[in-house]
Amino acid sequence: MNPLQARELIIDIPGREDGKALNFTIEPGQMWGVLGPNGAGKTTLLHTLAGLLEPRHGSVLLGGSSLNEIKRRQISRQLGLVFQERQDGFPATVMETALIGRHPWLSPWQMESGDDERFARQALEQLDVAHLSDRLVNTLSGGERQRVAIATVLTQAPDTWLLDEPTNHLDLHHQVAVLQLLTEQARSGRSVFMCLHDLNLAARWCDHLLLLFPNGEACWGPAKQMLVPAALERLYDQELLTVEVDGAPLFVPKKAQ
Ligand SMILES: Nc1ncnc2c1ncn2[C@@H]1O[C@H](COP(=O)(O)OP(=O)(O)OP(=O)(O)O)[C@@H](O)[C@H]1O
Repeated sequence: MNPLQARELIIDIPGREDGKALNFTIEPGQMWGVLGPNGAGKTTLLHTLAGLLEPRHGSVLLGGSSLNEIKRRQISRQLGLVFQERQDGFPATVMETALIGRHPWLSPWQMESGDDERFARQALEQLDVAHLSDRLVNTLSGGERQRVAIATVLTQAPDTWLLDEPTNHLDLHHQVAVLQLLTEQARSGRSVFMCLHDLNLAARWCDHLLLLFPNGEACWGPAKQMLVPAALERLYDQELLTVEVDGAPLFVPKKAQ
């Protein structure tokens, strides 16, 4: 697998100081969480890592080569992106949407084969949306749509998953199911890099964390080293109580008196 790397990377947020250059490698088997308040730049970072936005400085490398030097088709076989917001502009069924994940693997005019359909069906089953295969995506609930988006990337089978708030719209059972699925992806030698708003889900599931501050400051490393209450309080500008449950820290916001 070709690991994704940020090298001296400054993401381009209009009007913001450069802040700290990002230098990290998302190694096979790792599960990263990106934490930060609204507007800190999490989505901008994810889109920059996917090659959809140009960095202000530095570069994003895939297997040691800059993304700019790699054909989009090659990139799409290696990187999968689950967006935070989706525009379902034209009517497509759930199955048609999941099959889009096979496009990087087909030649331009090649039709999907039975194997592709099997692959898509398995992904829809894993995300518990196979029963919706014939429904139009724009008729689904927010959580169902989110699971179809994740199934589409599962169908794509990238080495590196980039996800923007993958637990958005999901009920507790499906949040856990999705994080479990991503854990299995990482255990099988792929890598996961996701923005999360839920600090406790990140503390429980991620082995690496990147904290992104609104002024461009950042720190990253193994989750245990990053889960320092004082740093998290500064990150969110919110006082926290820390308790330990099941051998892991649990952070609870302090109520104003
Ligand atoms: N095209 C643009 N023009 C001007 N400012 C922009 C543009 N795109 C993003 N921004 C700003 O860049 C900052 C970072 O946005 P981004 O969506 O990356 O934040 P985020 O950390 O993902 O936030 P959230 O938690 O709310 O999803 C925000 O202040 C946003 O308003």
